Formats: sequence, structure tokens, C-alpha cells
Amino acid sequence: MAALSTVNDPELHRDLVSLGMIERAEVTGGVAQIKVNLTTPACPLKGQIEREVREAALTVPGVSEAVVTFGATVRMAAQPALPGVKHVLLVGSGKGGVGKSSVAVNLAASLAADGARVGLLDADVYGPSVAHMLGQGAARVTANAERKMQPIEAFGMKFISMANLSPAGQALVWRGPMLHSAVQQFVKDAAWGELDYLIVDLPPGTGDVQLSLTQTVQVTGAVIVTTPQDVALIDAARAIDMFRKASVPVLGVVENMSYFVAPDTGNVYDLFGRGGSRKLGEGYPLLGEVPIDMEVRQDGDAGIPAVLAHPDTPAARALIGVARNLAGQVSVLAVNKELAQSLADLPDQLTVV
Ligand SMILES: Nc1ncnc2c1ncn2[C@@H]1O[C@H](COP(=O)(O)OP(=O)(O)OP(=O)(O)O)[C@@H](O)[C@H]1O
Repeated sequence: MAALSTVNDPELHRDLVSLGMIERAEVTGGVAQIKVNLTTPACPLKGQIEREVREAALTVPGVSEAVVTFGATVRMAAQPALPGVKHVLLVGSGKGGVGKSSVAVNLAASLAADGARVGLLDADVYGPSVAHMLGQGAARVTANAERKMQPIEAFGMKFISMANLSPAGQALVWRGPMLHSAVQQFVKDAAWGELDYLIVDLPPGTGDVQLSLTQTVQVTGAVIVTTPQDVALIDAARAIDMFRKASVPVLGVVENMSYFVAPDTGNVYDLFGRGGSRKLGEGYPLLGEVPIDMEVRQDGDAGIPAVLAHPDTPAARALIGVARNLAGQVSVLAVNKELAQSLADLPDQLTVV
């Protein structure tokens, strides 16, 4: 344990032992067996942690081999966002059509594929596309024995979309108060069960649904999806300002349609001016740059998330990176809150010392 306490979590900047991440460390016949309990199964730095733990174990006299295995328990601040739900994460954009739903669907699918318990709520009530992107446009939400909405299951996640409640092709014509109660029901009257992350695909812009959600649940944070051109960035900045006013931390920015690699020549074209999202300022980590890729669109239309259908394409790899970076940001936030809480709980005389 002393050797392992020299290894820091690269994102949390504290050692694995004091973070409570070493679940087991045993040495038998020169072989060290170490089980690391990560703060998220989608840990972006798992490889680095594995390497450093192995190197540290091999410094212990008598240890000639080290076997590192992993588990994961998603950390959360003192209170769960909802009963059973550790984190509610909002995916928003200022402008429409920037690929927010595609990012939300692939984020959720990637986190689920990494082993997290994931729910996806399509709160884009005016243009619900999540059900279609998951190949479940015809499925219907039913009520369970407790008369709660039973989410639909697909690709290892649970989801609810307005498209699975209203007849296909019909427009929703709702005023603010109706939207508010619908959003409340989706969040609170659905049988989400135990979830690590509930991802919410918001409508574009800064309207009633966004406001309702931030007032209804303790949101962990928001992700802003934008394309790199100025017209999208101006609206993204507005969305960031809205979250700031609602005291929702912005966990990062996803630059979608960042560039295009021509499949025939391999030439890279920055169609909308790659890197533009840096103009949104420091303090909003860039979670990833996702290229324009026909497979993202085709897979979306075919109802299979690109991260599952074509995980080796540049766009899918970028989306998987976005999901893991986001999970990392959530862990940092949760562990820092835990730390702040434990300091606040110290008796007065100890804090004075
Ligand atoms: N990286 C990408 N490469 C290629 N096509 C993409 C990419 N991202 C999104 N698309 C496509 O662009 C279209 C719009 O995407 P999507 O519906 O996800 O956007 P949105 O921002 O959620 O839109 P809305 O404002 O209507 O909610 C879809 O057809 C989708 O498949």
C-alpha cells in the first residue's frame, strides 16, 4: 500500500490509496494482485493508471510480477441527483442542427459499452430524434405496476423519448406549464432504476425545458455541443450563459463537424473552421473534436449508434473520447465536492490547526 500511495490519479491529482481506489493488494509467491476501483468504468486514463500501478508494485522487494485488475464505482457528491440516479448530465446547444442528439446518443451508448448504468432522456420534445437513432421509433412506453413510465431498453441503456409517447408525425403544441409538468414526469415519474448517468438531450436554445430541468433536479453538469463556425458559437455562448445563471457547471464543449477527411484522398478539410470552439474561452474543457463522417449520419438513420456500429472510424473514436473525457470531468467534480464536504465536516479546532 505504501508503494501504491506513490501513484496519483492523473485527473484527480491525489494518490490512489487516499482516494480509496485500492480495493485489494495482496502478494503471494512474488505475485502482486491489485484491484483498482476506478471512479468511473469509462475512465479515460485507465491505461496510464494500470502502467503506473504495475511499476509501483514492482518496486516492492520480493515482487516479481504484478497483475492489475479493475472495478468501478461512479462517485457522486453527497446527494444523488434523483433517488437511484447518481448524475444527471444535460446535453445542450445554442443552435439547432449541430448534432446535439447524435452526440447525446453516442455518449450514452459509449458510456454503457464501457460498463456504466446509463439512461437517456430525450427532452427535445419538439424534435425528438433519440428513439429513431436507437432504432426504436415504433416502440411504446408502458406503465409498470407502480404506474410509473417504464423506459425502453436498447444497446445496454434505458431511454424515454416523446416520440415513444405521441403518435408518429404529430406535432406537440404545448405552452410552458405543460412542458414543465411533462419534463417533471419524464424525470421523476419514470422507473429509471439505479443509474450512474442520466443523459438528457435538451432542445436547442435557452427555453422552458432547460429552465424546468434545472429547477426540477440537482443537475451535475452540462455539455455544450457546437460546430466551429461563428453563428453556432455565438449561440453556444448564450447556452453557456444560461447554465451559468442556473448554477449548472459546464463540464465541457464538444466541437462537432469539426473537420472532414475525404475518404478518397485522405485530405483534411476544415469546412466550418476547425478549433473555433476555443473562442468560447478557457475554463470550458474541449471534450473532443468530432469530424463530419457519413457513417455517423448513416448509422443515426439506421438506428445504431456509430460508436457501436463503426467504433474504429475517426468520428466514433472521437465520440468515445468525448464520453470518457466527460466521465472523467464528472469524477473530478464529484471527488472535489466529497473533499470539500469532508473538510467542512472537520471539527472547528482541527480546521484552525
Ligand atoms: N459528425 C457528424 N458527421 C456526419 N453527420 C452528422 C454528424 N453529427 C450529426 N450529423 C447528422 O446531422 C443531422 C443533425 O444531427 P442531430 O439531429 O444530431 O442534430 P441536433 O443538434 O440534435 O438537431 P436539433 O436541433 O434538431 O435537435 C443528422 O442527420 C445527423 O445524422
